[in-house]
Amino acid sequence: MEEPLPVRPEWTDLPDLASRRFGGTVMWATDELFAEKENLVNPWRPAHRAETFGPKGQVYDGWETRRRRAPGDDHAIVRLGLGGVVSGVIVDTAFFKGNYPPFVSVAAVSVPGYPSAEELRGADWEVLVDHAPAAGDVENFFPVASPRRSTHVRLTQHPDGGVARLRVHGDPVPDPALLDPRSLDLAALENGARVTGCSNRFYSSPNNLFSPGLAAHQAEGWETARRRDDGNDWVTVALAGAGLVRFAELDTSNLKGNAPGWAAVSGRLDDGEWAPLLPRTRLQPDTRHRFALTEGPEVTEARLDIYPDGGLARLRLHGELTKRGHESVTARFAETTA
Ligand SMILES: NC(=O)NC(NC(N)=O)C(=O)[O-]
Repeated sequence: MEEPLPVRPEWTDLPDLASRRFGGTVMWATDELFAEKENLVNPWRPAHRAETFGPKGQVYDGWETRRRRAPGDDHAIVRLGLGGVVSGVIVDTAFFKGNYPPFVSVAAVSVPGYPSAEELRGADWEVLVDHAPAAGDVENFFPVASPRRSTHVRLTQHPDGGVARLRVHGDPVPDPALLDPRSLDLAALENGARVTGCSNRFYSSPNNLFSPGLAAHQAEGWETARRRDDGNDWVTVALAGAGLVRFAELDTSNLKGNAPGWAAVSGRLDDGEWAPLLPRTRLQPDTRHRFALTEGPEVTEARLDIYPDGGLARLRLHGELTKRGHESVTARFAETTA
């Protein structure tokens, strides 16, 4: 009998706010003698080669502290790449088998501006995961129910050990003071957009479509499995707020043998109907296509259809927030920051 596939909690589909891809960084740790704290936020999966010894011991892909000989615990402070509301954290102890922490805690805080690690150490931390038992060589999933926007998190290993990755999944909440409502990418996660549906996530997450910068290689975009039916693949995204889309960028960079043949973009109106923004258009492989759109209606959500399958590196929908859209962005920040 085949082993059933492990079921991942739904919140793991949300973007990892701590990821280095968004600019997350590990600012400080009590110790990192065996393995560097920076590995905690690497976006790729942890790897391991047994019996690879450096001058300090076995080489691990993660953050590993020495065996404590004094009372206390080890801590690391992470500045999130995107401030947001956290729905769950993964403490991934991949390959840490005899040296994982038996218990972990995660706390979060919201501090405006650019606090130093020293300033953060004295902050008023909200506990998200309290002294929870952790297992070795596995992703430890911890759902979180905090309505507040967080900017930094603190991981504690009780008392010491190694963690390969810390993933902090949630919804980005942008600071409206730092957005220009007259000109922005309405589909960017960092502006508060959110993936609402997707036909196929086989090779990579649709969140990648709406991530900052260019995709360095195929795995940094969204790629679907080969379809063997008559349908087509698609993604829907709730925009940063209600807005007008003026330009679309459909980037097939790095998709050479698997770029879609055609794509279309539509926008959702208040009555729930979909209006075309970009009609079905032929695409070239490995190309940043830019399209100026004809003056369209106010939309709150966008849908990308690709024909028949493949993927895209990025989808950018440049435009402006309407008054209503800007008000909703401002309200969300106020509600989650108060
Ligand atoms: N063999 C080990 O992994 N030992 C330990 N860690 C490293 N990195 O060597 C340890 O005891 O914590």
